[in-house]
Amino acid sequence: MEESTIAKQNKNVPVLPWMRSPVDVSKFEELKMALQNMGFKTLFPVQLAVWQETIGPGAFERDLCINSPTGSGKTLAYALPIVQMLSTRAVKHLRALVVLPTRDLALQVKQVFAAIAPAVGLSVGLAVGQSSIADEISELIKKPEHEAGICYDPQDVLQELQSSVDILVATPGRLMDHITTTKGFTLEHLCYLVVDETDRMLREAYQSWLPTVLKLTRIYDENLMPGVNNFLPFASGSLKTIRRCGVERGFKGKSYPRLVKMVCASKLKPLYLVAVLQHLGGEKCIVFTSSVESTHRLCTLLNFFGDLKVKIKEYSGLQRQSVRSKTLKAFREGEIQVLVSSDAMTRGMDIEGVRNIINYDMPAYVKTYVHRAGRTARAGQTGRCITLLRVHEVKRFKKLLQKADNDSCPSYSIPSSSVESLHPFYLSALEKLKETVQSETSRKAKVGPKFSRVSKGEKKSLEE
Ligand SMILES: Nc1ncnc2c1ncn2[C@@H]1O[C@H](COP(=O)(O)OP(=O)(O)OP(=O)(O)O)[C@@H](O)[C@H]1O
Repeated sequence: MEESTIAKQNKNVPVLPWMRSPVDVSKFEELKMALQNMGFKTLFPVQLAVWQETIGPGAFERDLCINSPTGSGKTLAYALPIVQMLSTRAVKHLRALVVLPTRDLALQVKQVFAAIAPAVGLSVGLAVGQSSIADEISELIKKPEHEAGICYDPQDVLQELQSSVDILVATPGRLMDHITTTKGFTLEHLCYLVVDETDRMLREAYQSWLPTVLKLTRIYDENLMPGVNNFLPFASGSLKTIRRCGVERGFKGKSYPRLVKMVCASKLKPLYLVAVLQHLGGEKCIVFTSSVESTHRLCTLLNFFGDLKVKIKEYSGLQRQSVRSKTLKAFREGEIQVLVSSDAMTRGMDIEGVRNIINYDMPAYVKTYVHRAGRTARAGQTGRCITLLRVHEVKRFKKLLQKADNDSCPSYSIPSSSVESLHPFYLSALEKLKETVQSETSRKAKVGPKFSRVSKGEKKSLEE
């Protein structure tokens, strides 16, 4: 074979090891169309593996713990078998519960279920506190239709309340609200429980939601109530996925294409960041900082730089949900090119086309590094992860990389002329930032201690 042909073929080989053996999904008739509508022609390895353990020979005989690299398709890995199994159900009951730590992640997972479940006649609900509890209840619980004017025993009415959804995606807080107060909300028919982002879910107690759910499902299991879970042979086995935040494997001994470090003087960090952003020429980026306060400060500063030819927005837990959703939509659609965020908000977030991750603040732990880096190069796409380091951080960063099976990574060089030319803009942006911070601080002082989280952070040096 000619060298050029071989080179061409090699170019087509997927970079990531887990993508090298795709599976033809045409045999899964029921969901085939839905998957094709999503533009998916093959299953990813983790999806095939879970399918084998559930619908395939494994036949849901045991609980599952799924651990695979970020961006490898874990959501669909559990969504597909659940939807496939429930597709034969006759009566609508809440049979699958997926719990995630944040509202944004829950919305994302709900979208995946919503893309495939209707194809087999299933409905998906969301309990995340996005709307009022009354609105949520009316979405989740179907009231009996009684003739007007006839009086019924409340107990009968209660028994007639039924779930409007087969699958519920929830955050722990709202789930607990429904468990404790919503009439007609029951877990007695639950067959599948997915604990997504498990390490985080188990580290934080979240009102003891897990013991509560397990206790409630066990009560019904133990009592073997007639009619409960009896439509499927595997009904008592719940499905759990555990996302351990371990190190991405599979790159040992090979160059790691997505890793770039950059060293700069600490006071000039924002300058270097701007130079990098300009260098990336409008490619979609997420810039990670260490806290909501520095997210706010950095984003404000960047926007004072004048015309950077990229739209930069903050994405933070201090913002209202509606603001965050709007920002995320604009980022997905490419109207915003740079999102500045801290870790809590973006974990597990799936946004197509993020080409670059920039660690403005170095991550403290390797797992944080992996989660951040995992926002790019998803589903076999390419991407890079750039870390801005102060000189004294280099040694620690190298150690952190070794924990991720990486011995080295290239330095990213920016011509000094591009950094120097930005200096005057930086000085004037800093001045404007100081004024903004001062006016924000005095405004918040008038409002009261509610905003103490922001003002505390703002006491830090602005140039930091
Ligand atoms: N079979 C498939 N074919 C093509 N693309 C897919 C397939 N399955 C999933 N994807 C895409 O891959 C991306 C990553 O999927 P997903 O968010 O489920 O990854 P993940 O493993 O949960 O990542 P993380 O650990 O970071 O949460 C998504 O954009 C999804 O649409």
